[in-house]
Amino acid sequence: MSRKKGTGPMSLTNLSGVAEGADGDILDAWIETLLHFAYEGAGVKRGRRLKVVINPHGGTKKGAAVFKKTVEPIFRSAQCSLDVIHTTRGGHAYDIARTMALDYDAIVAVSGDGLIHEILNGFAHHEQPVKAFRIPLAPVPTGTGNALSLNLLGMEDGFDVSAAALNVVKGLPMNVDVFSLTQNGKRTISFMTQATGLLADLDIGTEHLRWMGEARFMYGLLRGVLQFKKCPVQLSYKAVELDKDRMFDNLQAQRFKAGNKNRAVPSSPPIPENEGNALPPLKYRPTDDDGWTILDDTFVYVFAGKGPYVGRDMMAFPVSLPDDGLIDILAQSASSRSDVLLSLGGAPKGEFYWNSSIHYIKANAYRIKPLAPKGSLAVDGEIFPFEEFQVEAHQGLATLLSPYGRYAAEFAPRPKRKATS
Ligand SMILES: Nc1ncnc2c1ncn2[C@@H]1O[C@H](COP(=O)(O)OP(=O)(O)OP(=O)(O)O)[C@@H](O)[C@H]1O
Repeated sequence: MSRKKGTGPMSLTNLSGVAEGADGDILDAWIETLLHFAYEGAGVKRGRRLKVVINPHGGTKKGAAVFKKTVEPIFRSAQCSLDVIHTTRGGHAYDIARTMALDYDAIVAVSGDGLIHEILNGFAHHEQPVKAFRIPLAPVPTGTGNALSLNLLGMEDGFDVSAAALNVVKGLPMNVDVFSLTQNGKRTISFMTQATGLLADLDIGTEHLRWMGEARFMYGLLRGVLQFKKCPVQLSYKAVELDKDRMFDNLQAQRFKAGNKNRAVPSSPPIPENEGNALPPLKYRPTDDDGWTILDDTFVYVFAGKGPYVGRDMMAFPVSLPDDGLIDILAQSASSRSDVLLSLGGAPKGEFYWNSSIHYIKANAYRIKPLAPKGSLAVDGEIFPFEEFQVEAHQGLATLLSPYGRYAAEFAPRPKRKATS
């Protein structure tokens, strides 16, 4: 078992040595002390009980083999007890999560983001939804889209299945907001993104190019910019923050706080909005307009979500925070092709955030009304009908395992303006 030396708080190392002439009891006591520091000393229970859900068909279809070769040996060495299920069809992970016993220390998804979406929706329909959402969820990235893993582990480790396995063994629970999306009276849990316009076409219009892997998204982006189709929607929201510099300062403050937290004393998770056994009720109705703002502009895309990375090529929501109870909304003005191209140039590091043709809003809720019969909508990467919908955030409802207690992405400050002579 080996893994490149990590820069994070966790790395996998095989240590061996000879204890010459040591008494067996003393050795046992030494081992026990070491394990105590490694686990209880870091606030982690030893030998976690894990529900493992593997999608053998995700990404390049290597999930089952990767689990067996790399992930399972790490879990076994850490004396975790495993209850492993391979999904046999779309929707299987939803059913597993909806009916599962709630006495696991974590649920592990050996998959991409699609299975995470299914599991969280399964929890929402569990007979004890709030308790189900308390079970920490941890991804092992074997899908095409592995944004959640990138957000938890960072760019360097986000696609490293050993790092993800270590997070399962030793990560600490981190509360995270999820969203309710309502459309035609139907409520869906979204944990990652809702996309309309160019960014939805990326997911929907490039399905036949799956063989390209991640390059498919860059191809779709360039194609979309060339076509320069407008996104026929009206965007309205219940805004909390509109100032990009203040959002950046708040991100820095929250990261500083998370960095100074003593991992040995995990903070007690915030009380969810709803202590009872039902999902939190919706706060906003589709007819509410008190305190709502309509953004008067024409867009190329409107993109909203949680978590900085939406893929390796795009840090869409650089100032997103796991449990601020807010949704980050990004809307690209249809000002000019060059503006769109310029802003996408800085997408991997989130630099487009500072571009003035990008609206960036933190809100409690938002609403999209189509202004034309045809268009695209993708929710957590899945195709949805292009019809009116509304989204609101539920603060800290779900739980993830995290090595850092915050998102791992690094986002740079506003670039200094070049002096003009
Ligand atoms: N055994 C199966 N056969 C076919 N599809 C499945 C199976 N198990 C799960 N699925 C479906 O596979 C989809 C993709 O899952 P996953 O999260 O692993 O990867 P992804 O990155 O989201 O997508 P993909 O890798 O397929 O592009 C899910 O929507 C799920 O419904």
